[in-house]
Amino acid sequence: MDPRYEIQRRGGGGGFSGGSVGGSPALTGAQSRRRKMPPRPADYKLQVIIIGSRGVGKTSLMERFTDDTFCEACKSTVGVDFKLKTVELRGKKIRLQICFCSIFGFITNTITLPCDGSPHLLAQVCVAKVKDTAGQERFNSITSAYYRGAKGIVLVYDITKQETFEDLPKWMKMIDKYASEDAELLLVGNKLDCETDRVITRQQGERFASRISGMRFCEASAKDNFNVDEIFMKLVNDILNKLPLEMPSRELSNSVLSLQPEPELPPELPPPRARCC
Ligand SMILES: Nc1nc2c(ncn2[C@@H]2O[C@H](COP(=O)(O)OP(=O)(O)OP(=O)(O)O)[C@@H](O)[C@H]2O)c(=O)[nH]1
Repeated sequence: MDPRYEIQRRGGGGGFSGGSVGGSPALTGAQSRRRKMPPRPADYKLQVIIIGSRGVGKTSLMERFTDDTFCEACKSTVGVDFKLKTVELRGKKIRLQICFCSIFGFITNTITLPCDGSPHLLAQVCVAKVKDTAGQERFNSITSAYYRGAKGIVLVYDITKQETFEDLPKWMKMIDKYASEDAELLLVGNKLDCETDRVITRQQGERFASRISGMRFCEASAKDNFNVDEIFMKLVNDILNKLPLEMPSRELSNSVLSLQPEPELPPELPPPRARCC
């Protein structure tokens, strides 16, 4: 189900189902007390994005984490979508908006990304594909909005597919260009359950991550539910470590296309780090 509809339902006034307010039966004392107690609001609302080439398991990792489901033969998604999940960590309630975009994955499989990761060329290809004259502008603004608001970025490759590993520098160029310098980065080698088909060693993944300042690395399996919660909890933990203690909760939009950039972080945070790959 589209999470936006879930939000609307939840926000729709507390769920008097099956009748008008006037026609509702009288509440018992306990029911009345329950309805007067709104859930504790989230202390933090954070955006995390999942990127990587087509078919690496972005959707699967996200669905495993948010719904504990796995689809063996999922259709490839083309577009931007997101899911919401609330987690508790270090006594804080954190509302996570996990976004995934398959436009980029879709394109990397059909063309070679330009060496400077230029979204303009990508946009032209996108425009040519969808025959949409306003497409390039929209594509650029979607691209930057998608990266800009992210406090954490999960970059995924498939340990059984060489080309998804070779695409990593191109994804890093997109991160360098569009993401906040303070975004936490985590490289994930997915499909660990396919050990017999492995073509990328763990050491190769580790080595790639070690060349990027602050990037963490792990291997996971969305299918076997191995390391999936850990990916997101680790990322959230690292993000929390960087946030000022009393940072107020901010409202996230219910629509990915209207994602707003987060305000600049206060100056007492560590200076941006240089990244290279
Ligand atoms: N064996 C195995 N298969 C996986 C795993 N994760 C995903 N898959 C499979 O890989 C295929 C692609 O998974 P998706 O989650 O759709 O990948 P994606 O990166 O979102 O793909 P796009 O939407 O095309 O960009 C699907 O058939 C999944 O069932 C995993 O951990 N192990």
